[in-house]
Amino acid sequence: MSKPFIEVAAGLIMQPDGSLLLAQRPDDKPWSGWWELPGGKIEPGETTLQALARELKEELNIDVTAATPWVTYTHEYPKNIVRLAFCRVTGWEGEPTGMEGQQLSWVKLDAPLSVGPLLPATEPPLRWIQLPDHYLLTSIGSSKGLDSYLARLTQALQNGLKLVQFREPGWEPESDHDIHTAFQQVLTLCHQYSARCLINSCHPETWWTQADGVHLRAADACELASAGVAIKDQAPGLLAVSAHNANDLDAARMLAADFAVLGHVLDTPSHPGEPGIGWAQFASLIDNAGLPVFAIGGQSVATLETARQHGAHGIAGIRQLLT
Ligand SMILES: Nc1nc2c([nH]c(=O)n2[C@H]2C[C@H](O)[C@@H](COP(=O)(O)OP(=O)(O)OP(=O)(O)O)O2)c(=O)[nH]1
Repeated sequence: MSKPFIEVAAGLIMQPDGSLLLAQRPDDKPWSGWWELPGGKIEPGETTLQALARELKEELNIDVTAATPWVTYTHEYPKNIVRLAFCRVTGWEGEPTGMEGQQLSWVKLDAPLSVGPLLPATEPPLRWIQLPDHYLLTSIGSSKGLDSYLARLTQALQNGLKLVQFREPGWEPESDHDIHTAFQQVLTLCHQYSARCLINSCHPETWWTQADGVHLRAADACELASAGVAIKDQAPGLLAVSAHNANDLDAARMLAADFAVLGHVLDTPSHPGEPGIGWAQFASLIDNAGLPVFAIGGQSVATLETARQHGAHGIAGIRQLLT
């Protein structure tokens, strides 16, 4: 007999200092005593955000004033399959109160287990939410442009940039030594500002372990996923995947990537004559991605809010994020 399938909305309610609200499951429910994100089952006819607002009123007596969809993630438990629509809650009125007698706790994301065991499906979002919301891809082009690029990158790092991808497929044909030196300089600079630098899979595999993770091109991700390669065990650090369609997102999920980058969403100078997929298509594609997704293509600080309203974790880009 097939297992029951339930759909749940759960909220990541965060304070400005980064602490997150967890609730302990009450005695009368399965998994009682385990900790979870506040929320509950989506009732027929409700949207995710409506269900979330109702559950948070019932469970915590707060009124949600601002929330956006985020990652939807499916987990199979021994007795059922749960599809969790995690949402970010950025505005609410009232003081969260355990209306069902449940314990509440504001936890630091680097030590969520200080309260006790988390439901298995609650662990991944606590890891994902710590990803920065801006992801810069380099486009230096040649050793000639390196010094001025490093100056602009320094400025962006000083302004708070925390995640960079070294990606130079079009590096002018000079010696490999030049491009490797550029990679090392970018990496060192990122580390000076406690930022992470991933390397694109177009660069030699021998460099991958030097970086803070690998960003796979879509074709590479699909090839590794269909070959069943456990790339995450081989390459330490973060694993990211470029995606253009549902198939690429499936590959990212099969490889247990930490995040994907989907686009291009809006028209962009890097794809002249190729219209973007638009926000509606972006939102529909990531609905079952099961991991955080950055929007790419025509993105800037001005599009971050729109990206979030369509379920993006954050924005990725080459030019406009270099500020
Ligand atoms: N709210 C919430 N549920 C989670 C999380 N992680 C996780 O696996 N779940 C699972 C546990 C349950 O199987 C399901 C939530 O169902 P529930 O029984 O708590 O829902 P509910 O509040 O609507 O309860 P009820 O009306 O049926 O009593 O989702 C999480 O972080 N938050």
